[in-house]
Amino acid sequence: MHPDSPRQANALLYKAVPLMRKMDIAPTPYNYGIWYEYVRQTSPKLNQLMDSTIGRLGSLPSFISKELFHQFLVAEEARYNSDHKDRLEELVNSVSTSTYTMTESLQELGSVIEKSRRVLSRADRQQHLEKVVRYLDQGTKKALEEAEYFSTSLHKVNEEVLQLKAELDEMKNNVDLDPLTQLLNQKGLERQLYSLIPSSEDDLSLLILDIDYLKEINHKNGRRAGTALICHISRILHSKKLENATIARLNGGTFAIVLHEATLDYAIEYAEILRTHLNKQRLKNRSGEGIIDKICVSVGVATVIGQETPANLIARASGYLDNAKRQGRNRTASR
Ligand SMILES: Nc1nc2c(ncn2[C@@H]2O[C@H](COP(=O)(O)OP(=O)(O)OP(=O)(O)O)[C@@H](O)[C@H]2O)c(=O)[nH]1
Repeated sequence: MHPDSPRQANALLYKAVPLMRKMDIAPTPYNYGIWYEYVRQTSPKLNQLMDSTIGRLGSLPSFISKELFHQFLVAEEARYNSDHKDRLEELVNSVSTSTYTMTESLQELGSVIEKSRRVLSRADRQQHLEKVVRYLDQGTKKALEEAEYFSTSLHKVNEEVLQLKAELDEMKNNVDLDPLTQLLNQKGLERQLYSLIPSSEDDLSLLILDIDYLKEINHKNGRRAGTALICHISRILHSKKLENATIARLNGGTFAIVLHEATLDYAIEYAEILRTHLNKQRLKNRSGEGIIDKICVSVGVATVIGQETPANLIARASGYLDNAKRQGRNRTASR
């Protein structure tokens, strides 16, 4: 949905609301959204579907407007979240209902206790005591049943909440991952840097490493070979990974490595170890023939300065990488 100016939005609502009234459409957010789009006439398909439904059924039932709302007005990513939101709302409603029932049952038990106290205060016969025992027996049994029911439903809600949490965590992880290498992507890297920079004391270093002449490699050996090279390098970087280091693939043949507690000198030394190790590696095809006999990469290294932003740190390391490329490639630069 594109934002309209307040004046345009008002004008559209003036058109939409009388139509909704005429057709006895409930004033829900889904209905407002759908009818707003209807009078806005930006999606002929939506108008056609609404017209044909009204033609057949005489109105637009809520469950259909909800479906149309998701189909036409909500982006796929947002829809995913709204599904989770719907489930959470259901859970909250269910907890609220059982809490209400439990509260009522505790109040009933409270009045049973009150009644028992009153009878006991003037009890002078066996009969009175038996009466109190009966009250307490019935009252506590009922409260116990309700408590058991409450506890079971709370367990169910808790299971559902854990399931939702796992789904949300997985979604978040997938958003941060590069599908080709399963390393972090640029967004994941930035997220990591945001959490690490505040606690680093000028000893967080970033390496940006880029395959040299990947375009030419693609051209000469086919794009598949180029992609196999990207995957091969990602495995090598993983096998040479330092403890606590984070590896990401930013795009094409560009990787990033975050080194914790690494001074600039240490990070440069590590970059050179990686680069010379890669120089000794080959890429072979399935039948064992060499496609690339020497893997060459250029590396830019930067160490965080003060409370530098992640974007700034990445930009500095990328600038040094450009210097390494300009100086002839297959080298490391840190200035
Ligand atoms: N095989 C393959 N190629 C990719 C992939 N993603 C991007 N590329 C290509 O990788 C190439 C990267 O080229 P550049 O980084 O601009 O330049 P380069 O040829 O590597 O040269 P230098 O970096 O200057 O040494 C582009 O042609 C992209 O189309 C991928 O997943 N697989």
